[in-house]
Amino acid sequence: MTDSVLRVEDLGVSYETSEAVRRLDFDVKRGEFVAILGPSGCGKSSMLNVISGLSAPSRGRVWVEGAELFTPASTAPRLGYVFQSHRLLPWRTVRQNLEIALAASPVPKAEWDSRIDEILGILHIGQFKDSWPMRLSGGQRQRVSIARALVVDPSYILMDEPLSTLDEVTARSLRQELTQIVQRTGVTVIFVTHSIREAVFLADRILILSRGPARLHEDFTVPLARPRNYDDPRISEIEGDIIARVQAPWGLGGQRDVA
Ligand SMILES: Nc1ncnc2c1ncn2[C@@H]1O[C@H](COP(=O)(O)OP(=O)(O)OP(=O)(O)O)[C@@H](O)[C@H]1O
Repeated sequence: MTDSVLRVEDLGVSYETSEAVRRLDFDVKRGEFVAILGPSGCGKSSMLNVISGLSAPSRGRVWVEGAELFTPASTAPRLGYVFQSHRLLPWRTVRQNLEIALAASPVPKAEWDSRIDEILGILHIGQFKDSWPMRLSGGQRQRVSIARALVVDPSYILMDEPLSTLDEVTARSLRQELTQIVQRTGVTVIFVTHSIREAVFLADRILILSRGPARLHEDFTVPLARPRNYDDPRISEIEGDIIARVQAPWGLGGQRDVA
């Protein structure tokens, strides 16, 4: 038994006429922040569908907390999701949106109130507990969506480009906050992004995928201590280094067309 929260072995996803993921092997350790980078259409969503337990792979095996998914005895893993759009129910308050997630989790009802207060406090949105999502700014809604993912005490949180629709000032402050949340809660995060700079700032490790079908091009450990500063010139250096390395495998042809 290792401290792997997620283990993926020889994972492949094929559709009727195409292959989206080919022979992926990786693992994610407890408390790690792992970013996933890959060119558009390479197969990231296909891979996410498998590691979130939503759809079975065409080949290979997946374990969450040591329990294998997609066997007759498997139960759904306890995960948190944060998507590009917040996906909050507009006719439910912030608290009720979190309660819906809790109702689908094994967290005992007696703990709901204290968990909700704690998580909203960590995200600095306690004052919006009884607000309607429509009354919140885009950044505040995305904070609620992060709170909803955290409140169920997940094995890991899957974040699929969660900051890409926010303005840069809001995205910057949320990135900074995300690093603090991770530090305070020790949560494990798998974070899909198209921004190499964002991945370098946030992640302990970056899994760089190839063009489709997605294969693991490189398992890159970010050589920076924490806390990090988004304007640190070393982040630009590492970003430039990664861009240079993915140019050929991503077929960028010298274009800097990734954020
Ligand atoms: N349900 C499906 N049936 C058939 N082909 C599919 C299906 N889902 C995805 N594909 C194909 O698999 C390949 C990978 O798609 P996928 O959505 O996994 O990529 P992605 O990396 O998430 O893309 P993006 O970065 O644009 O979100 C694409 O060629 C896509 O057309």
